[in-house]
Amino acid sequence: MSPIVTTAPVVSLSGARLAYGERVLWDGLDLDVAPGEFVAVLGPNGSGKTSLMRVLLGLRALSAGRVSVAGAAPGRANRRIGYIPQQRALEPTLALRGRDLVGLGWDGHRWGLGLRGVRERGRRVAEAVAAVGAEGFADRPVGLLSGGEQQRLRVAQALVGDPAVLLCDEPLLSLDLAHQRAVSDLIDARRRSAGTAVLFVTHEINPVLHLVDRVLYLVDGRFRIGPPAEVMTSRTLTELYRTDVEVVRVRDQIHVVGAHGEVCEDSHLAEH
Ligand SMILES: Nc1ncnc2c1ncn2[C@@H]1O[C@H](COP(=O)(O)OP(=O)(O)OP(=O)(O)O)[C@@H](O)[C@H]1O
Repeated sequence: MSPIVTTAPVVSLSGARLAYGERVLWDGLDLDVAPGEFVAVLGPNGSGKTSLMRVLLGLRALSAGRVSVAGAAPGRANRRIGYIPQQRALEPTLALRGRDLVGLGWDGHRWGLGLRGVRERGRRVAEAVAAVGAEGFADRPVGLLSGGEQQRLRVAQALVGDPAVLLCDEPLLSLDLAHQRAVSDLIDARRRSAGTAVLFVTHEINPVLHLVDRVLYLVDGRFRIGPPAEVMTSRTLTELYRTDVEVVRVRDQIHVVGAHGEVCEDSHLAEH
């Protein structure tokens, strides 16, 4: 069920346009994300999903329009943002323990130095490590951990500072099914208990479909925003992709069938 919008949006885009030279990724994008809302960002490769995350992080300026995060310009809001980047393996030689990686998400947040601050930091980091079930490997060098173990620590790092908004760029990649479930449950619990808004870039909507309030679906400069039942339909995706697309619902899963009859593994068209 969608949360009722009674408070100011955590993320607000209005008339937003992003272009690289002649190439317009999106234009006229209006999106207000409420506290606790879960927005899935879908679309084929190169449609501008990661670029949207970069705008919200203040790493990229809009070509036109306005954006605010937690009531501030993106760069100023960084302490209110938790970010789980697209998975990249960490250097095997990186001399950083898992626990230290999580601690980086807390540093600069509050309390400063002093015994009280150090204790508070240690407590928060331990809580975040436990929340992702990483106690067993949090004291090992991160570079030697598996991709899934590193990813769980990144989730802990993103959550340790109690962010107002969580930006996730394909956070479930490289996780096995049990840990996909554990990580999505954790994100869900956080938005329910703390009102953290979630923007979740994914190629595969099914693992999070039960959490999704709205979908932002980007295709080749066009986009649609709405609940999954409105956006994930044959009609809407055919309009967006400008080619025949059929959306097939199997039990509680959504599959997208492309113009040539192929059923894509994930919920967007791999080729169109
Ligand atoms: N700094 C840049 N200058 C020019 N073009 C760029 C720049 N950054 C990204 N692009 C282009 O913008 C497009 C969108 O990239 P983006 O990474 O946002 O896509 P995406 O939807 O996240 O794709 P994927 O699903 O493959 O991760 C791509 O074609 C990319 O090559």
